[in-house]
Amino acid sequence: MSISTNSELPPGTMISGRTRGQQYMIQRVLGTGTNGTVYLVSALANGNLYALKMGAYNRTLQAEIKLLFSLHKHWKETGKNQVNRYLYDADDYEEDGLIIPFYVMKYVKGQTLSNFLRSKGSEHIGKAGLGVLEILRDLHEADWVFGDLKAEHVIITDEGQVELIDYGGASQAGRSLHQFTEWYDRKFWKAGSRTGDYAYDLFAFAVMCIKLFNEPGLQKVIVTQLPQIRSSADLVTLVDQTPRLKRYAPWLKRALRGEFDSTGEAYHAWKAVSGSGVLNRYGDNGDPVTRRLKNALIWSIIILGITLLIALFFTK
Ligand SMILES: Nc1ncnc2c1ncn2[C@@H]1O[C@H](COP(=O)(O)OP(=O)(O)OP(=O)(O)O)[C@@H](O)[C@H]1O
Repeated sequence: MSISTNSELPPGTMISGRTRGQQYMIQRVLGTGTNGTVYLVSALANGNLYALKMGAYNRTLQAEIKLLFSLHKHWKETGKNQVNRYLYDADDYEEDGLIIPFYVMKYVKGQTLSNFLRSKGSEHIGKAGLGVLEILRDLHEADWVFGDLKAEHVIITDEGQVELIDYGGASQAGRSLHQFTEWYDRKFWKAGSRTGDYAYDLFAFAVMCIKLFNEPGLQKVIVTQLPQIRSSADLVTLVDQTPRLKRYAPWLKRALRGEFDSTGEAYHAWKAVSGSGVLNRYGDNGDPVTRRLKNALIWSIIILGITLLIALFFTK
């Protein structure tokens, strides 16, 4: 029997996979989405932290697991470095005679893109955006589409790395997208179909930028514009009305009009316009080793200065 589980499991609950035998201890709830609840868990096998998603409805979570398996298989076959990026385990466990499916993925610790920009400054959209486009480029080159791109699914980790979460909306190129968010959806803006292609994600990326910097404007268009005449031209107008997007306006318009030939091209165009590299692995402050060396150098100079002053004082 398979089921739906609606109540959250308390910290300390042990989850034992029936088929693969892995065991996880629940630490806390990370969040709840349409298809289930995501828990922070520690794996008994290695003590590492993971995010474990448990299905609210068996069928939808199974579809998500199937999709992730296929993406995982693809990464493994192509030797892409994302192989460990996401899926760690998938299984089900039994509780009170009920079979509950789950899958375990990389725990992405950090802040959402909106919070990151709020705390670091809006100009960081250049580097963060490039990080997102780099992931999209890899996915698209592998013939996959992310599908449900939005700022909430972009996490900037504590180390300054860009990660996407919720691959549940991913789909092979050419297939119909099954999970999307209205505002970001190309079809909602009558700018194309819901069949997955690279341009679908680039369109969503552009809407994400508009929403990040002009959410009231976007909301106004959605509320006041009649659905029959709503179009991507409304989004183009919004780009022009958003001063903080000025630098990116030509790029965003191309993405909204589906004018990029590939995500590789879009990536290079963004890189040129933002004048930035990807957020490096250790954020803006450089890697920890460089940071420590810099600090050591500064302290050495200070100590040397103080020593010289003392020496000067006593030689007088
Ligand atoms: N790999 C992860 N690492 C850390 N936190 C995660 C991870 N995956 C999901 N979360 C957290 O759990 C929440 C729920 O995720 P989930 O993917 O189920 O749904 P969602 O993306 O929020 O919503 P929906 O699926 O309805 O669009 C997320 O908002 C996020 O805060």
